Amino acid sequence: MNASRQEQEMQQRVFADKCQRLHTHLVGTKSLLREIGEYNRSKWPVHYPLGRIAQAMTTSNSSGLRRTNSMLMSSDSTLVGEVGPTPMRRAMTVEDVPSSSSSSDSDADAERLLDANDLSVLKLDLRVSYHGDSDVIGSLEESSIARLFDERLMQCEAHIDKLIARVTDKSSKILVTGDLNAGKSTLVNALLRRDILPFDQQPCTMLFCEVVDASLNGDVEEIHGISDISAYSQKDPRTYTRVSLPDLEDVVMENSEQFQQLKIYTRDVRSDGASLLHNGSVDVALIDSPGLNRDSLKTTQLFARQEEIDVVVFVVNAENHFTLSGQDFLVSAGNEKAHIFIVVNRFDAIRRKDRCERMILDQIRELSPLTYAERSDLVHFVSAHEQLAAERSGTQGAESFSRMEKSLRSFALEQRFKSKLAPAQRYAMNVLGDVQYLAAENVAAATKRIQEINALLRESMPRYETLLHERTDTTRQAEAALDDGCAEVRRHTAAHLTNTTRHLQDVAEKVAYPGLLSLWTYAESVLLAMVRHLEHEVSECDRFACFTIQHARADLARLEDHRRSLDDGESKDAASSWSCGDDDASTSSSLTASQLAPIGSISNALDTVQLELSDFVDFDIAHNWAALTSVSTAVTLLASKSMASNALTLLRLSSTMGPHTARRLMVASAALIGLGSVFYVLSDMDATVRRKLSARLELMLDEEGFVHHHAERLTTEASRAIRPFVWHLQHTFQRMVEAEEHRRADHLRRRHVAQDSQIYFDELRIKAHSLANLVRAVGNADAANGPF
Ligand SMILES: Nc1nc2c(ncn2[C@@H]2O[C@H](COP(=O)(O)OP(=O)(O)OP(=O)(O)O)[C@@H](O)[C@H]2O)c(=O)[nH]1
Repeated sequence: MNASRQEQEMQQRVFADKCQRLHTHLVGTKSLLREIGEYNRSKWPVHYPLGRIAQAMTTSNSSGLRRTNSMLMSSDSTLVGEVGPTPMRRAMTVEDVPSSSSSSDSDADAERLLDANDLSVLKLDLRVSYHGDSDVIGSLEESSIARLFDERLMQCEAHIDKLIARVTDKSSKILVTGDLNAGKSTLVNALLRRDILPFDQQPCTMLFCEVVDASLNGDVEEIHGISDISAYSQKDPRTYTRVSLPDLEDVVMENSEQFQQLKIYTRDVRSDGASLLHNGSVDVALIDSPGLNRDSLKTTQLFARQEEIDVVVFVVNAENHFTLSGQDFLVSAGNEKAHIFIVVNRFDAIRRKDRCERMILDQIRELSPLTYAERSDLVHFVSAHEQLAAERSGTQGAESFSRMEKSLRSFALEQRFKSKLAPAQRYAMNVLGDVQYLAAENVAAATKRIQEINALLRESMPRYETLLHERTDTTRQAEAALDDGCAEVRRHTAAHLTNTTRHLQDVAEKVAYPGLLSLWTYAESVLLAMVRHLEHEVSECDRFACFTIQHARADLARLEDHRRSLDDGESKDAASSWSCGDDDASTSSSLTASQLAPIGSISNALDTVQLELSDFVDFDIAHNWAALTSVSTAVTLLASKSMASNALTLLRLSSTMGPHTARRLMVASAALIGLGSVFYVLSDMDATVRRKLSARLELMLDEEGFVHHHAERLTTEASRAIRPFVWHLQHTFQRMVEAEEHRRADHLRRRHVAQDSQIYFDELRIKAHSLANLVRAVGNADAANGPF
């Protein structure tokens, strides 16, 4: 007895140590998930292998196979068929998919390291996004996947929280379920050695009845009818309705008050060593459930899946074997709990017991291979009815029942790890296995992305260098076209107008002289002709400027064409906006001086020029002297020809005539010369007007800087007309370069993120691997102390 006690204490210590270690590793696993979630949200949307899921769905649809409610359910054989050999081992959970069907994935995506179907816990349920078109999944955005993945991580964290609570929890729950009328209530009563739960030949249990030791209720035997189990507190009477023992049968059979569950606090007078409810180490709860049928199957499956359920006792009616509902339940519960404790009841009613035993075991082998593997401990053929009858009569019960009871105690108590810690360990292993899978996938994805980006950067480098070079070269050429054009306009205008002002008199000479009497009109015509000529010549300069502008624009258009040939479509807007300018350039053949800024008055001074008297009188001494010289010469010549001899004669005569006569002769000669001069001046009046007016205009234009003004005006106009094209060209080139630089910067940023992620996921894989080893070691250490 002492040895057994010591052994029990030893087991308790080992179990406590395991709980502690598993607790630590679960906390570690949870913080790893949190870290991944953070990384997924802020740095790198976790790459999730989608290709095969879409493929599987397409196959599923085309073959007409029905999918189960969840991709995580094991019965999804369509997905299973797609699962190839998995490179990493992992434990099984409810979310595992047994690969029972043949693999035909020879055409598997060679690029994929992994398959989403290889994931268990972190597998995403993408059916919500699936509408019969596999492309929908293919086109799921990275961000949507990341969000779904984030949600999944949070669900896992919440689940781990429950597992942590479970690992530290000292209670253990045993769910008794099975087909209708299999004898579940009778079995619970037999285990308690009391007729507490009602039993009947007809289906009678309508709700879950949890039987616990009265010590948990202040040692008071009570029945609580609970309407909302999540709000239930045994200390708060508002959360339950007390049910009296005599009413229990009605409540269980009718459940007219629609309780969710009954909690039955009962006293087990047996010793710790014999009692299942109070056994010295854990508080056990036995839960009787409604018989399985199509209506209750789902509820019971959900109930059994609760983390608090450590053991599922499946009661089979030896007379009926497994019903379809029972088979369904066993498969799904087997995936959750791995091992199911099976009690084949009503064995007393079987005549050919061997045959029945063989047939039922064959079925178990199919339905729950793990349970079958440990059938000597986990499968029992009993008669609960006989056990109760023996109890009532005070006789010894059947050996088979006490063996079953011992195994159940062993399963629930001595091997608590298997029923209580193993699911948590298995879940953590699966999570960590999935993390390793996804980490490897993401390392591969990051590596691939780095390679792709490197290739892109390499490919785009020559283009970038060309752009830089072309931008400098083209900008220089465009500036040169502008400068040359402006310089040409300035040079031409200055030279042309200077020449024009110097030769205004030539223009005047073309005006017909109507005679002395119309001298004033003549002067006006001369002035007008010169002004018109000036206007004409200014317009000529304008036309030349237009021509030069066209020429420069044509040069720039050629440069723009060249730029567009380098454009890969990123700056089409820019191109289209140039095309407007280009249209201008193309229609520039029709560019006229009127398209330049209006000339206005060609000269301020010309607007106000008036004829003056001085325009008709030449006070120019030099010029007059020359004229007089010419007149005197003419007179001299005249004298020399007609009167020279007479003059000499006069001189000679004066000596003979006397001085008075000679003086009169001299006066006459002078008068003759004066008359000649006046005649000459009057006859040269038109030339005087032309000369005077042209000189005055030239002086006036010089003073007001006529030539400089127009040279500057047209240079400015030319610059104004050409520069926008230069700017446009520079701007579009700049945008092209910036777009390229932006692309390159984006590539570099993405590469940096990918490099960081590559390191992060590689480290994560190692971290998850070591943590998985530690979690596994929790079970391994037990191997020295127990069968697990
Ligand atoms: N012969 C025989 N009859 C049994 C045995 N166990 C239970 N019964 C009878 O089978 C009938 C059903 O028993 P219950 O315990 O009510 O069965 P149950 O599975 O709880 O029924 P539901 O909860 O309604 O599904 C009752 O009449 C029991 O007396 C057994 O071991 N042998």
